[in-house]
Parts: sequence; C-alpha cells; structure tokens
Amino acid sequence: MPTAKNDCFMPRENISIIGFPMDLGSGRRGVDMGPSALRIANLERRLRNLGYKVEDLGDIKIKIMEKQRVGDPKLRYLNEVLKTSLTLARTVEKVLDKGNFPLCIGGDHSMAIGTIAGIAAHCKKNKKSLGVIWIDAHADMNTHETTPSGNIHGMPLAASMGLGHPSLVNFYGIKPKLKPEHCALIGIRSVDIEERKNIRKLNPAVYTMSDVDKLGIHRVISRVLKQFRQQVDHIHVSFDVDSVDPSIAPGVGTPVKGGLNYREAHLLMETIAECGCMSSLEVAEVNPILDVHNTSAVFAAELIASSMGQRIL
Ligand SMILES: NC(=[NH2+])NCCC[C@H](N)C(=O)O
Ligand SMILES: [Mn+2]
Ligand SMILES: [Mn+2]
Repeated sequence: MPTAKNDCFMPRENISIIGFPMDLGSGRRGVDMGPSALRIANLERRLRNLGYKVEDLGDIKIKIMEKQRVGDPKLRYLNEVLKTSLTLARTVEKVLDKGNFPLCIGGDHSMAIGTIAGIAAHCKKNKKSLGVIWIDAHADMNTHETTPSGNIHGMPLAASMGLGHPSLVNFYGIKPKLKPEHCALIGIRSVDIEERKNIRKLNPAVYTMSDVDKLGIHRVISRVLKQFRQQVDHIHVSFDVDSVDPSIAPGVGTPVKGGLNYREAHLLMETIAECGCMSSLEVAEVNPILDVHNTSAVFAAELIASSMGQRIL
C-alpha cells in the first residue's frame, strides 16, 4: 500500500451504492434514468467480482419534473435541487460514518452539491481535510450570475468552494465545503465566458484537454494524486461521463467533442485505483435516452470498476 496521511486511504471493503435519479439540474431530460442504466450494466456484479461487499441503498426519492415549477430562471428548480440534495447529503454522511465507501450514481451533476456536502460534514466531524478531483468536459463553476443556462448542474463546484447563490453555498451548514487548493479539474474543454472569471477568482488546479494532450493523462493524474496524498485525508472523485469523448460515450446530456479516449479514461481510473487513496466516488450525467444500446452506461460501469481495482492482468 502507498503511504498515506491516515487510515482513510486504506481500501474500504464495503461499498454502498446510492442512486440519484435527478435531471432537474440539467436542461435536458433523461439523466434521471442514469442510475437504472448503470445498474442494468451490471455495476453491482462488477464490484462483487473485485471482492467488495456491495449494498445498494436504492434511489433517493425525487418528485417528477412534470409537476415542478421552474422558479428562478437563473436557478432552475432550485427548491427541488435543495430538497433532494439534503437527502443525498445525509445518506452520504451516514455511509461514511459507518465506514463504507459511498458510490453515488446520477443523475445530473447537481448531485455533487449533496455528495460533497455529506462528505464535508463527515470530514469536519473527524477533522479530516477534503480534496476533490473533478473529471469533466465542463468546469461546473458558474453561479446564478454567470450562468448562460440557469441549469444548476453547471454550478456545483463553484458553490462547494463558496461562490454562488447563498442557498447553495450555505447548504448543509458548511461553507466553504472545499478549498480551491484542494481541488483539481481534469478534462476541461468547455467553459463559459463569464465562468472563466469564477475560475480565476477561486483558482483551483485546472488540467484542460490541451494539458492532457501535452502531458499525457498519466502524468496529469499522478501529479494530482501525489499532491493530494500529501495534503488531504479524503479524496473524492467526481466523474462526469461527458469528460469522455462523445464518440465512445454518446449517452450524455451535454456532449463536447475532443474528450478523453477509451484508454485515457481507463488509465486515469486505473491510476486512481493504484494510488489506493480514493475515499468516495460519484458518476454523473449518463443519459440513456441519448445513448446507443446502453454503451455509455456500460462504459461508465467499466470505468467505475477500473477505479476500484479492475486490472487487465
Ligand atoms: N454537469 C454538466 N454537464 N454541466 C454542463 C454545464 C454547461 C454550461 N456550462 C452551463 O452552465 O449550463
Ligand atoms: Mn459536470
Ligand atoms: Mn460535464
């Protein structure tokens, strides 16, 4: 095992799967079916085959979109996002408190508001520092003031670092939940003009696709892991499936050309597994309506397995 700051880096035996069938945070329907698609892709069996004990806690209850009001156009479905994020945060916190590994499957990326809140609460109680590796085509660092869409899935990372609408920033009573120096973004290739200013203001480490092209994905993730292993106690990986190129993962709500290729994505996750230092994982934005025979969900399930120790040999 690699040396670690404390024992939270030891691999956890028990995985708790939490489904978050939410699409109110995104502009397009369908990601609410992501958790089902991942389960159909045999997620649980893949993890059991790796030797883990797995419990599936089922889905967080979410009221269907057709019955909701959009509300503020700059913070679409805010109330529903807050309400459901609260249940998610409590569930994640409980799972961590009992020593299990939370695997949250979405759902749109607004789920990170709840996931990171629950993790931050657990870390605060146990005097652990939190690091987040955000793998995404997008930075998700908009606020209600900079968003071009009003979709909350474009805001969770900024909000977690203390920038954005007070209801998101103060959510779950911890503010900020994450320090920018303990945050790294990887795979970025679509940032809104105003969103750039937020990135500059907070200044987390950002590895764009150009950086991945130049350095190689292995060097990028190794650099981040090396730094985080020395500086934080809990590493959370937030994986947006649209980080991968749409040619291999077409089933996502907001596809952007020029993403990680098949092997880059696996190598990224395999390197995270080798480090043995991931303490929680969430996978967001699988959209079965836009998918082709569930290939994106199967790919996402494969990537989850790679991040949990699946090896070629
Ligand atoms: N989690 C995601 N897929 N986010 C996409 C965000 C797209 C765009 N930046 C927006 O704010 O609307
Ligand atoms: Mn995202
Ligand atoms: Mn994205």
